[in-house]
Amino acid sequence: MSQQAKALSYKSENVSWRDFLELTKPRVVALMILTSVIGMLLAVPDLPGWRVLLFGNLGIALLAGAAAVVNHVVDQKIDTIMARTRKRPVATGRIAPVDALLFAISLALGGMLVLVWQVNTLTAWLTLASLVGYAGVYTLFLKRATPQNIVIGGLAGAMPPLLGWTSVTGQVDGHALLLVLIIFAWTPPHFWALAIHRKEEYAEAGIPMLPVTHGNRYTELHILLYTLMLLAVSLLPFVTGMSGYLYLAGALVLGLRFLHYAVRLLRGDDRRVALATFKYSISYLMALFVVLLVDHYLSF
Ligand code: HEM
Ligand SMILES: CC(C)=CCC/C(C)=C/CC/C(C)=C/COP(=O)(O)OP(=O)(O)O
Repeated sequence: MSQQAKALSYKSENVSWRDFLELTKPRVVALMILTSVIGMLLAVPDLPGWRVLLFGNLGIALLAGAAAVVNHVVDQKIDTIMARTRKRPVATGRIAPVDALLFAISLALGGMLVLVWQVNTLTAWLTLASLVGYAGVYTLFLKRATPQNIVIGGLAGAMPPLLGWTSVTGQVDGHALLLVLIIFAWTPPHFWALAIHRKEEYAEAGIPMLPVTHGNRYTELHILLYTLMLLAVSLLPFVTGMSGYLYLAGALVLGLRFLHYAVRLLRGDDRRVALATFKYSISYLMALFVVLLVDHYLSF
């Protein structure tokens, strides 16, 4: 059977558990869970209880994974066009869309049950809203509608530190919103760097990503502006007294390095620098949250 015919088939074929795991975008969800764990640990002076750490993160991971599975189903057609996504389990037809949807529903139901019964309803509803924001608003609508798709859609992906925080305290806190704001400002440089590297594929798939609609230079300028905003926003935990000097030093070093990438990108318009910037964005976010945590326990 041709790959296109297989992709339209209603039966999963030669499927392994690894394909189902791939549908959940495990590495993306892992970084989200790092931010939600740290949101939980920052919410209280000591340690939160093991129950909330275990069930809060489990529930958030299950719902984020479910959102990612829906993304594979909705994007089945465009995923077959782009080289980066062509081998995905739904795009190749190894997993039939109906099976993927049943998987997504099971994950989402499991996640909601865990959050409602073991954590709190505020966290359950906020996490469900994030799922709808990414799988429904971003994937179904914004992605194909506007080059600002990832700016607006980025809010869903930025929610995990708040979800971690509300899991522990049961209420929305200004400090948790600062962490959301950091990821919100980080998302455009994170994604647009990759979009420059993969511009031709997005153009072929007819997806209006910023480099496709407005060109590389315009995108690079916006990466630089968002990186400057990210640097400013990343200092707010120090400015508001939430974090200390250790965090300030870490945020400055990490942020200035990000800025260096953004300037190099604008100067050189080089695909390899774009890919390096994308990769650095991931290390940046991971390191920034680890520094927040270390500062929380060793603050001076
Ligand atoms: C709307 C918001 C976002 C968009 C459009 C976006 C887009 C992307 C894309 C297209 C990739 C490449 C995936 C691949 O290689 O197949 C990627 C990778 C990645 N993203 Fe994002 N991202 C967003 C938000 C986030 C958030 C909030 C996080 C975590 C907090 C995150 C963490 C990652 C990680 C860890 C990878 C590397 C995955 C891997 O190595 O397989 N992203 N992102
Ligand atoms: C409940 C909760 C916290 C939900 C968050 C959901 C989630 C997994 C967001 C991931 C963000 C992401 C990888 C976007 C890329 O999508 P894309 O379709 O543009 O990229 P692709 O082409 O690689 O699929």
